[in-house]
Formats: sequence, structure tokens, C-alpha cells
Amino acid sequence: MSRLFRAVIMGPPGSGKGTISERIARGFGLQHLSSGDFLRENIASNTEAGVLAKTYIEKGLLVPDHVMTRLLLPRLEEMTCHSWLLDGFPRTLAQAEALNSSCELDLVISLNIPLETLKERLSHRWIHQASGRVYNMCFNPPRVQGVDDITGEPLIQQDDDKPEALVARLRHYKDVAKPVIDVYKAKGILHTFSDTDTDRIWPYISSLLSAKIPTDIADAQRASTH
Ligand SMILES: Nc1ncnc2c1ncn2[C@H]1C[C@H](O)[C@@H](COP(=O)(O)OP(=O)(O)OP(=O)(O)O)O1
Ligand SMILES: Nc1nc2c(ncn2[C@@H]2O[C@H](COP(=O)(O)OP(=O)(O)O)[C@@H](O)[C@H]2O)c(=O)[nH]1
Repeated sequence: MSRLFRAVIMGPPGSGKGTISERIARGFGLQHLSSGDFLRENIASNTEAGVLAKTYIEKGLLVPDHVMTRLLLPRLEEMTCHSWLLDGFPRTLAQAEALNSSCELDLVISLNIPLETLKERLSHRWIHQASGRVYNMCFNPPRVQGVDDITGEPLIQQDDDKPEALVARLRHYKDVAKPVIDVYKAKGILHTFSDTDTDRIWPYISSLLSAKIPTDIADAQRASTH
């Protein structure tokens, strides 16, 4: 394939990165790489980086930049024949700089969702811990209440999705993300979407991607993922 398409999706917890990434992966064939899922896979298979990352995640801390970049960048460099969408990375300026020196991004999607909406969504977010599959008791409920659709295992609510932890978490996100967003704005590749509903944002993201991803790349990516 002549050319790959590389995109990043950013936004605070609960802004819909996972939900929208899934639609982009399905609709445009980009490989969705979630840093959280990748960390969970590494933790589950007890890799050296996974064991180290776990000690931070358990304390509710971000994993240090050098651990994240050592884990993620080789994974991206392996993807020589697949276009991708990164979700959850880069989270800090140091991560964005490391990513810049390893590849050139085509597009950054930034989700700007009101605080009240984030609080409301996260208070209804339930996850299947082992896989990271996400449900919302109103927006996309599981087929059987409280149970993962695929494995039948129970769903949990993460402690940091509970309202008391949320405000501090969202404030921290803003402080850390602002310089990253500024870098992408300066590069002219940032596209920001603001609304309270994913279904209202999606048509705009979909037409942006239709305009940006050349048809031959989208067709080839879709063919190789199905
Ligand atoms: N780029 C990163 N840098 C540092 N730590 C990270 C990064 N990505 C993920 N982590 C760590 C910290 C997170 O608490 C943990 C799980 O990540 P993730 O699945 O993205 O959930 P999250 O609850 O932090 O965010 P979100 O609600 O936006 O999905 O992994
Ligand atoms: N009510 C409602 N919930 C949504 C909407 N979009 C996503 N969600 C839910 O909100 C929660 C956060 O979305 P998610 O994609 O996990 O966001 P992320 O933390 O940015 O990856 C999940 O439970 C989603 O199912 C929406 O438009 N309305």
C-alpha cells in the first residue's frame, strides 16, 4: 500500500473516545489502538511493562511517559501496512513529542464535551474489567442487566468513574492535555467537536474522515480488516 493514514482521538474521560473509535474502525477500517486496552493486555499477560504499569494504575496514577512510549511506539512501528487510530495516547506533552519524532500524524480529533454531560455519562458507565468493554445503562446497555454480552461475566463500575473522584480527574486531564492540544493546533491538524451527544457529533466526524481518507486507502483497510 502506498500510504497509511494515522490519526489520534483525544478527549476527557467519558467524552466518547472509545465509542467513536469503534465507529471509525468499523466505518473506515482504521485499526483502533487504545492505550488502556493495550496496558490491560500487557498486565494480563504479565509482560515486564505490564507488571510495572500495574503498580501505577492500581494507585490511580498515569503510567510514566518512558514506560508508555517504550510500550506504544514499537507497536506503532510494527504497523507498516495498516492505517491506525490512537486512543488514550499521547496523554502528555512528552508523549506527544515522542510520537512526533516517530511518525507524522494526518489528523487529530478532539472531543470537547460539557462537564455535566461527562459526569452524567460516567455515573452510568459499567465495564467488563478483563476486556475493557464499555457499556452505559442508558446509551448502550448490555443485553442482560449487569452482565458482559460476550463472556457473561459481571460488569463493574470503576472507582474513578464515581462522582467524588471525577471532578479532580477531569481537572487533571485538562491541565495535562492543554499543551498537547496546542501542539496539534499549531500543526494545523486539530479538529474539535463539541456537543452533548455522540450521535450528533458522529456525522461530522464521518464526513471529515470521508474527505481526508483517500477512497483507495479506506477500501484497502476495510478489506484487510474483514
Ligand atoms: N497515555 C497514557 N499515559 C499514561 N497512563 C496511561 C495512558 N493511557 C492509559 N494510561 C493508564 C492510566 C489509566 O488510568 C489506565 C487506563 O486507561 P484508560 O482505559 O484510557 O482509562 P481511563 O479511565 O484513564 O480513561 P477514559 O475514561 O478516558 O477511557 O491506564
Ligand atoms: N448518554 C450517552 N452516553 C454516551 C454517549 N456517547 C457515549 N456514551 C457512553 O458514555 C460512556 C463514556 O464513553 P466512552 O466511549 O467510554 O468514553 P471515553 O472514556 O472517552 O473512551 C460510556 O458508557 C458510553 O457508552 C452519548 O451520546 N450519550
